[in-house]
Amino acid sequence: MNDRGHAMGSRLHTKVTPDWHRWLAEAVAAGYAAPDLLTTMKENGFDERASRDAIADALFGSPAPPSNAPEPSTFRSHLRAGHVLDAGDRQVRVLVRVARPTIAVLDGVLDPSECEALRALATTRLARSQVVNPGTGVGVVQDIRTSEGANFGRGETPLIARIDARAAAIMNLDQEHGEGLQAMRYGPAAEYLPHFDYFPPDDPGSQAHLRNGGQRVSTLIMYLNDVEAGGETIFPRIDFSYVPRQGQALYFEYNAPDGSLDLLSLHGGAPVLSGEKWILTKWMRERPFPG
Ligand SMILES: O=C(O)CCC(=O)C(=O)O
Ligand SMILES: [Fe+2]
Repeated sequence: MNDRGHAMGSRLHTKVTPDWHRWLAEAVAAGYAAPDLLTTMKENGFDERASRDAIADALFGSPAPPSNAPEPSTFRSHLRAGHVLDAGDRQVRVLVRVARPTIAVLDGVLDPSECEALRALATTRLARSQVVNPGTGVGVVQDIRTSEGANFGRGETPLIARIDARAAAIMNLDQEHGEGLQAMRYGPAAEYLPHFDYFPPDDPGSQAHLRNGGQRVSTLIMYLNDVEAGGETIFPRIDFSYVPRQGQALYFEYNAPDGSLDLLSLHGGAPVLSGEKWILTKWMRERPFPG
């Protein structure tokens, strides 16, 4: 099979065809080891990740039948590779990555003194958090979100400007793609039920947002304190739960590999069981916009 489909300079194959799955199964039965199989697949133009997945399936059984779905589109995550991300004025460590939806847990995003200053700043303008009414696009107070929030214009204070710039560097988009930072405080029992951060494309209320800056593409939730109990950020469809830790951040995106909005990005804030929870959130849009 060494002459199959390896066109120099073209994109690597990310879809392993049924005949290659059969070839892998036979090679495993004949006693070939994983490193040799990987070499052969790479020589034949297969992407490293797709090859490793297919070899694991041949060795240990496939968790799902090989799919006939089309090859992933050219969609690429904005999140950079590597264990350390350049956030402009500091380096941020990646603690955890999840492939689908794209999630990263980041350490060292904010200093304790910055968290304290941001909480103090937000306290001066806390109001009951709103969610966007799907019919009108106007913010309304609703029970799915029982936190209190404070919005900041881009660059509103020197501290806010510094965090705007840091968030944009982490999220790998210009600051002009960013909505103003939003601080939120959850008291005991407060929660944010599971939701999507993107604007539902078919809701009439989304249209004004979509015209101004386009769809949201990514979220950076920065944690301004440790929570005594509860208050995890949860992704129920992938059984993922993040425990708030002061100075850390949770980054995620809402595009599936085929470029569609990813239903697996459903997430929420679990009820605070004890103490308070403070977060600061940055949302990024597809296009630059006035803010
Ligand atoms: O409170 C959390 O952990 C989640 C917040 C959130 O999902 C949001 O603000 O959009
Ligand atoms: Fe959210």
